[in-house]
Amino acid sequence: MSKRKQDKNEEPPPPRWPKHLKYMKSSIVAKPPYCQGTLTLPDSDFTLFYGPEGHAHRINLSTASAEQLQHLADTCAPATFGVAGEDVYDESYRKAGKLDNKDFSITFDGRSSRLAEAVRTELLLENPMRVKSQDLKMELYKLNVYGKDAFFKAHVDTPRSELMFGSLVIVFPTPHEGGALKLRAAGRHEGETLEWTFDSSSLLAQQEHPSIAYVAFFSDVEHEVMPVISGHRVTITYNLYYPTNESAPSTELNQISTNEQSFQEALKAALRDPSFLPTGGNLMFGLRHQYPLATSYKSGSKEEKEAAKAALRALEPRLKASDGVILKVLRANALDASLRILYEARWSQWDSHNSYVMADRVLPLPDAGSMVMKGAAEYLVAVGGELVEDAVSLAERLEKRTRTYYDEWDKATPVYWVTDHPYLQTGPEPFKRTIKTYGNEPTLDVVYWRVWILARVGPPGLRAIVVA
Ligand SMILES: O=C(O)CCC(=O)C(=O)O
Ligand SMILES: [Fe+2]
Repeated sequence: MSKRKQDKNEEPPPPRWPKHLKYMKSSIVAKPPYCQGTLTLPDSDFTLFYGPEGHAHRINLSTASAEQLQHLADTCAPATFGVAGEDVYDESYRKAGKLDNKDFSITFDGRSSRLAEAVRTELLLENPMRVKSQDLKMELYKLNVYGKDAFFKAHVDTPRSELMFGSLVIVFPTPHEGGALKLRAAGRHEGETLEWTFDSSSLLAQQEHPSIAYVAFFSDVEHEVMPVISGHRVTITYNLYYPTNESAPSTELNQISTNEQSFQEALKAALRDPSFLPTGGNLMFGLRHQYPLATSYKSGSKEEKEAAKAALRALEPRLKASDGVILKVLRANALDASLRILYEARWSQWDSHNSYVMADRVLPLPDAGSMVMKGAAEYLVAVGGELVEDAVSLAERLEKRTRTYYDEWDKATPVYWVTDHPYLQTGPEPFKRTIKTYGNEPTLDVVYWRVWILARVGPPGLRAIVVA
């Protein structure tokens, strides 16, 4: 402790990055955000019908000749993709053919197979909402043909509703080389990217009996189809949705994720330690996945405000993978934990300080054409946001302060960033990505948002803050 602080008889500032926060962070291990495999099918599951009325064609996707596949490719329309709500055709971004689900019919049915069970156990095991595989909604979306040199550059899949969580791609055993699917997610360390590969052509080449290869992933995860080198890569895609209601509990099986156990231990150890947040504090957990929510609200009415709050709360049972575990464990320890959206904003255009405004809902934003006489941060606070600031740097700054006037951001609510500290991200990129609008088709209503969990922790003895 410095001499000056002792003289002033102040409490020492909390240590930079207290060790409990570090343990908590490292106790949550993100599993790969996808699952993959192959499935052997009877010959009768490979029949595809396609083409215009009166001229429909029928082919078997496990035995089709190169000529038949070329005919299928020629029947497809060029595949478009969505950019900021517009449907765009751009061969430098996506080169592939597509048939909408009304233009083809296939005897294979992804819903009646064991794939739903694979999706449930691999992707939804940590989900707070109980979902039985038979209650999952799998919606056949499209057929795609990737011929030679076809590809689809890095993108995330357009959320079709707030209930959509993933995408399932089936690759048929038509001869092709290349066309592997790459999936990418941010790693634990600054600037680190994790990458996984679903190499369907080599998986299918290893099969003795007619099979499909499948991959299912959370649709907010970035993915890219690498160029096809030869042949035709034929796929169908399903959109995966949660059911609207929780499934009835299973009496036999209660699976506990390994993350739940380790995060529970790290959190309990922190809460038991009287030196951890001796006067209480706010913990912020940046979530790994992004979640579909409405873009913004317009009128600012009371009803709209309640609807926006309810929409964010409705995400709670749908938090993906380890995100769900964090909320579950915080609440199991009786902490007041709830979801937050975070906005990055400045007080004025001359300001070099980035402020963060937290909200319990998507805030109403002004129309592009309307004039706002406030700075962005002030506006967000006026419409219901709460200014937040890293607890450690706020304490340090206030301590060093010699002048008597305070900047606006000195009045911020102090928070400890446990995972995903917004300042530690590389540059403005993560916040540019708050709203991701490009995907495989445009939608204007629902976009991906980054979401945080705010947990209010009381002082030792009163850790659980009871909220009315
Ligand atoms: O074909 C694949 O493996 C993925 C296709 C895809 O990402 C899409 O259609 O959005
Ligand atoms: Fe995609």
